[in-house]
Amino acid sequence: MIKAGIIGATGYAGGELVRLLLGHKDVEIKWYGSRSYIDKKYSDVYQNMFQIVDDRCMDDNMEELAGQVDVIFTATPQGFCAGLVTEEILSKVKIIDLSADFRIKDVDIYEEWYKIEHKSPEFIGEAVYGLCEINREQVRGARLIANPGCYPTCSTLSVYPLLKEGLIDPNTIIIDAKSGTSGAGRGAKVDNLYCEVNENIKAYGVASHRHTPEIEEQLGYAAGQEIRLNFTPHLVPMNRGILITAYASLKREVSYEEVKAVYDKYYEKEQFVRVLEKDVCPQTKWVEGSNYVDVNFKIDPRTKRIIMMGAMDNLVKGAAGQAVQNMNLIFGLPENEGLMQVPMFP
Ligand SMILES: NC(=O)C1=CN([C@@H]2O[C@H](COP(=O)(O)OP(=O)(O)OC[C@H]3O[C@@H](n4cnc5c(N)ncnc54)[C@H](OP(=O)(O)O)[C@@H]3O)[C@@H](O)[C@H]2O)C=CC1
Ligand SMILES: CC(=O)N[C@@H](CCC(=O)OP(=O)(O)O)C(=O)O
Repeated sequence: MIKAGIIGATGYAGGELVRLLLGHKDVEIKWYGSRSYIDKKYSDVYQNMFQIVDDRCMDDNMEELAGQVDVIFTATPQGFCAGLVTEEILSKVKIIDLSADFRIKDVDIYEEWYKIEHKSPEFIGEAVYGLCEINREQVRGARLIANPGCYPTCSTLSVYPLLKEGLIDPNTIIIDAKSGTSGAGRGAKVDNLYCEVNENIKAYGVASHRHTPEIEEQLGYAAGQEIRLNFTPHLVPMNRGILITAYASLKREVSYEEVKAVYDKYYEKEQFVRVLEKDVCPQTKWVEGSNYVDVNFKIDPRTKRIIMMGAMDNLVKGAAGQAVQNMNLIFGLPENEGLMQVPMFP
């Protein structure tokens, strides 16, 4: 049995990790970490866990936890993991960090976009960006995983094949994204109140969202050159789900069959990336509660552009599901263990 500790188990991403790990046959959750609910029963924080989880919440002492478990998930605010990780901790335990602390390789870019000082830049080089479909081999040997951001996961997987195959002009990419409100976490914020979100849709972080450099870095690796792109997220009145619509100029004329073959080349063998059939546009409902990312594309010969689309559940493939996928790879388990949830509908 793999012993797991979750720091930030009382947040939305941590809560989803609890749900997934309770259904994982090779994992036992040993530590439900919290800052505000120490000693409270976890099922008092989340009543859906009544008679399922009897444990009480513990503190967020990573050093103590490292001696008791095989893997620590940090589903905590930006800066938390980087502030605590040490060589001694990493010599004892694997860390899968759901925050952005180790996602961006250039510490100056991280500090510029996140407006916080990085407390352990010495581990950035070692951390593996845990986008399993692309970095599978590096994930297997990792001690420290930077679990990708929700928007970057959906955006990168949707655009990656066409950049890698040189079919689109890297400097013409525009990504329009929508997210359900759970993406903003459980903390109380006026912007996320029912009356602010219900029957409403709004852009935010325009030309300044912190996921922009993460997406640029990952797509830059695919293109083999630096990329600058526009990324505009929107908050939509639903609980879960991310939908991205990306636009780019084609470098030359292409057929549907040619582009489809490119997507199939990268994803045919990927269990969690579904390339939809011709003219079918991804929908968040089709992936809700599951680890799937649905992708598709449409060529617009009139504008010589291509529209790439992706949908996934921000809390599953965008956070907890991807974290479990990384854990499975690190511990040599089948990659889909504990991740076979069928999408719920309606
Ligand atoms: N929500 C999402 O869709 C996604 C989230 N993530 C990332 O996962 C992480 C958690 O996000 P999310 O679950 O949404 O956030 P929440 O606000 O819902 O949860 C935050 C968690 O961190 C704990 N916490 C808060 N402040 C501190 C602190 N100063 N030190 C230690 N623990 C603290 C909270 O504990 P308590 O409340 O008990 O005090 C809570 O368990 C973030 O880094 C986020 O960027 C990544 C991908 C998607
Ligand atoms: C709707 C909403 O507010 N979404 C969050 C992103 C989700 C998240 O938690 O960010 P990471 O994926 O980097 O961890 C935001 O825009 O900041």
